[in-house]
Amino acid sequence: MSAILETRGLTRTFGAVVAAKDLNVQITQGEIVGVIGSNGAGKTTFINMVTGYLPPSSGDILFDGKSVIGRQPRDITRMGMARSFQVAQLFPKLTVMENALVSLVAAEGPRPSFFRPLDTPERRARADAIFAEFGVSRYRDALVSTVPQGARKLVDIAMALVSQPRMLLLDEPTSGVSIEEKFALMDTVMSVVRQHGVTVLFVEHDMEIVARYVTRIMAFYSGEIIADGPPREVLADARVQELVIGHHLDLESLGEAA
Ligand SMILES: Nc1ncnc2c1ncn2[C@@H]1O[C@H](COP(=O)(O)OP(=O)(O)OP(=O)(O)O)[C@@H](O)[C@H]1O
Repeated sequence: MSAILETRGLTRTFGAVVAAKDLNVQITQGEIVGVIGSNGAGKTTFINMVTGYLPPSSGDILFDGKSVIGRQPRDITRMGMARSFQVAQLFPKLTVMENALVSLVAAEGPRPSFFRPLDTPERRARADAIFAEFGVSRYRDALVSTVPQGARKLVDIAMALVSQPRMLLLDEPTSGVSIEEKFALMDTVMSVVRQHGVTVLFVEHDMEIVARYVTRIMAFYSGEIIADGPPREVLADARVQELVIGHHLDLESLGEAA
């Protein structure tokens, strides 16, 4: 199967620091990939390059076979790659529905006008369908700033999916979520993305979440990927335990890996 995302020799330096070193990655449609690594390992640099926020020093990035080098983040979004990061830029003084309409128009292309209004029954229906899948319909007319913390995460991720991207990048989806709520949140998110066949790449520090929900782990250390494969294999790797996790990991205590 051909890769939905591929990087070839992807490299980024900041002065003497090599934040990404010759990264050659292939991700296939439908994979759920966890990106792990200690602070400064290069996870954000990788995600920023892939989504167009940071130009690489060298190398190529292909999304669906097309190079995204030199494209603006919004163009890459329109190609079908959504990022949860963008939802941090939601308008707090607009309602959840209004934000969804803006997200949809932004993903579609040219700005709305008198002849091309933002608020259409088709867009509302699309937004309502995704709110229902995430169980957040009751917040559709609430201002984003008033949505309770737990539901806000779901609203954020629903918003990234409203434009029906083929790939979704999430930055620590469970950060700030209570231990009691984190599995319920991930169960909902993963059930929706699987139903839509969306490929997911997410940065996560919580090994319980990684072990339970991903089909593949890429472990970063010092700008390189030191292990890449099925969760159990990568988490059992001695270098990963030493350099990424920082201690011996009892795999049994993490529960069933995907
Ligand atoms: N804008 C920048 N200017 C200079 N150095 C940078 C910049 N961005 C990242 N770096 C350096 O590149 C390396 C990789 O950083 P990056 O933020 O990608 O790591 P990370 O794995 O995302 O870490 P964290 O988990 O702390 O977010 C680090 O040494 C960092 O200091």
